[in-house]
Amino acid sequence: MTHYPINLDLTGKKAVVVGGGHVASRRIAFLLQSNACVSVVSPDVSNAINQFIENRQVTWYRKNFEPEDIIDAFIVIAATNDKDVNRQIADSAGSRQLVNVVSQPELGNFEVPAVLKRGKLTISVSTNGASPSLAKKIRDNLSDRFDESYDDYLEFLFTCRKKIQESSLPIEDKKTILNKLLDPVYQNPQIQDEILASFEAFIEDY
Ligand SMILES: C[C@@]1(CC(=O)O)C2=NC(=C\c3[nH]c(c(CCC(=O)O)c3CC(=O)O)Cc3[nH]c(c(CC(=O)O)c3CCC(=O)O)/C=C3\N/C(=C\2)[C@@H](CCC(=O)O)[C@]3(C)CC(=O)O)/[C@H]1CCC(=O)O
Ligand SMILES: NC(=O)c1ccc[n+]([C@@H]2O[C@H](COP(=O)([O-])OP(=O)(O)OC[C@H]3O[C@@H](n4cnc5c(N)ncnc54)[C@H](O)[C@@H]3O)[C@@H](O)[C@H]2O)c1
Repeated sequence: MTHYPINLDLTGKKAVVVGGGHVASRRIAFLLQSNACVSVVSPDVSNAINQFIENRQVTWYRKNFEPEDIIDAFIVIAATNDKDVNRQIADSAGSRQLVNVVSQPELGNFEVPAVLKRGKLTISVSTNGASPSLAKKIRDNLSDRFDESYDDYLEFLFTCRKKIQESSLPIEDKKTILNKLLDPVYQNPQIQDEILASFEAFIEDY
C-alpha cells in the first residue's frame, strides 16, 4: 500500500485531539500552526498543551473520550495511550472524517510525516510507518541544508513569480526567468532587495 501525499488547508476547520500527552502535544502544535480550531479531550494535559489552553488557543474537555466528542470534527487525532480507546475513536468516526491513530495507524485514514517548515517551504518526510525515526533523522539532516534564510527566499520567489506572471512576456521567457531565480546567487538578501527595487530592469535583461 502507498499513501497519497497532500497539503491540507485546515483554516477554521474543527480538529479534535483525544489524549493530552507527548504525541498529542506535537499534533496540537502543528494543527494550531495550520490555523485549525483545536479541542482536546483528555482527563489530563501536558504542560505544553496547558499553555495553549491558558492562551485560549485550545478548548479543553477534561474527560475521558465519548463518541459524541468527535461528531462534528473535520479531523480527529486518536492519541491516547490506550489502544482500545484509540480503536473506539476510529470506530466512532464517520467515513468522511480524517482520522489519525497514533498507536495503530492502519485504523485511521492518514499518517503524519516528519515536517520541516521554512516559511512557504514545506518538506515532508514519510517512511509509510517503516521507520518514523528515519523520517525524523532525514528531516533533521535537511534542516541545515535548508536553513532559515529560505523563509525570505521563498517570499522573494513568490513576489517575483506574481510579477512575472502578470507581465506580458512570452511563456518561454517567463519559465526562463523563473528558473534563473533558482540560482543560489539569488538567495543573497541584498541581491533580492536590489532586484525587487528595479524589477522591470531585471526582467528586461533576459
Ligand atoms: C515522523 C513522526 C511525525 C509525528 O508524529 O509528529 C511520526 N513519528 C515520529 C516519531 C516516533 N514515533 C515513534 C518513535 C519511537 C521509535 C519507534 O518506535 O520507531 C518515534 C521517534 C521519536 O520520538 O524520536 C513510535 C511510533 N510511531 C508510530 C507507532 C505505531 C506503529 O508503528 O504502529 C509507534 C510505536 C508506538 C508504541 O510503541 O506503541 C506510528 C507512526 N508515527 C508516525 C510519525 C507515522 C509514520 C511516519 C513515517 O513512518 O514516516 C505513524 C505510522 C502514524 C502517525 O503517527 O501518524 C515523528 C517524528 C517527527 C518529529 O519529531 O518531529
Ligand atoms: N505516532 C507516534 O509518533 C508515536 C510516538 C510515540 C508513541 N506513540 C503511541 O502513542 C501513544 C500515546 O503516546 P504519548 O507519549 O502521547 O502518551 P502519554 O502517556 O504521554 O499520553 C496519553 C494521554 O492519553 C490520555 N488518555 C488516556 N485514556 C484516555 C481516554 N479514555 N480519553 C481521553 N484521553 C485519554 C491520558 O490522560 C494522556 O493524557 C503511545 O501509547 C504509543 O502507542 C506514537
